[in-house]
Amino acid sequence: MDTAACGSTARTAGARPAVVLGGVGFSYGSARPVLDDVNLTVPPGRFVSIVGPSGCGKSSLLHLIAGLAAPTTGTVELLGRPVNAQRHEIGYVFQQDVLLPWRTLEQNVALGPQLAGTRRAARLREAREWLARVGLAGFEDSYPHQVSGGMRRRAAIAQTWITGPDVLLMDEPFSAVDVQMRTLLGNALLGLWGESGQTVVFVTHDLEEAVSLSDEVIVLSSGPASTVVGRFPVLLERPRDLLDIRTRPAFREVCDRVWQTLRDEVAATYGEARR
Ligand SMILES: Nc1ncnc2c1ncn2[C@@H]1O[C@H](COP(=O)(O)OP(=O)(O)OP(=O)(O)O)[C@@H](O)[C@H]1O
Repeated sequence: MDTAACGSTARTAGARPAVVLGGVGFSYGSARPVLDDVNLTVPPGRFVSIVGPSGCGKSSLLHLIAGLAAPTTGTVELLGRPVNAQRHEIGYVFQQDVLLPWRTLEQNVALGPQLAGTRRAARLREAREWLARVGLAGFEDSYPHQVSGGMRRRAAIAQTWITGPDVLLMDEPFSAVDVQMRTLLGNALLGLWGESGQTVVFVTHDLEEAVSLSDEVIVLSSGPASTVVGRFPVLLERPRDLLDIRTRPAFREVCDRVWQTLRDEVAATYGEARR
């Protein structure tokens, strides 16, 4: 089964690419370029992960897709238009907790609808539904400091997803939780994604996490002037259960193929001789 088709709904049928980067270069001021000639097309409904050595520019790339930074050269398009024009179509899940400590989980998740002008009763009902979807029913009235890191991550995902973004950008969203919780959060994420048809661009340091979640893994080269050095389709069937997938030979095979490319970039970053 070609997993690329999974997660698709009417939202994606015949639609334009979700993200197109054309010849993108980027630098912070006059510093050496972080990215150079990055070309990348993400079809709608895809789950794509970006991996690469530390400091190669993964987060910078997400910033460009979000319109939080402008490319030095080239173009960034979101759903067929220049990215600056429609930031509301993007959701961004950061590595750090961004829940407001003085609001309950329910109030945190309801924040997006509140800012969009949704009436109180409706937004709280919606927030409760989203909390239930991410396994947090019963914790509506808890404050962020009263729940675990994994639960805060779930709430953060619900907080972002409730606004219905077409493109969800996730920057190492599970890096602060333990490996078992990462697996459970990954399963929860795939469940939401499978229902939604949204496009996900996911940055991670963890190659196995990238392969287990994605339709495609993109490898960025060692910096400076990073570019795309590998694109690896992941044709593992869906739905996937991340508790089981890591032992499958087909999974290991994809991980090995991606690692062949990533390994050289990691070695270059840390100054080792290339094979
Ligand atoms: N605001 C900034 N100003 C100047 N340089 C920056 C800024 N943010 C990041 N950089 C530099 O740009 C390069 C790419 O950083 P970026 O955070 O995009 O990489 P990354 O691949 O996400 O890193 P990591 O894997 O360590 O999270 C790094 O050399 C970093 O030091």
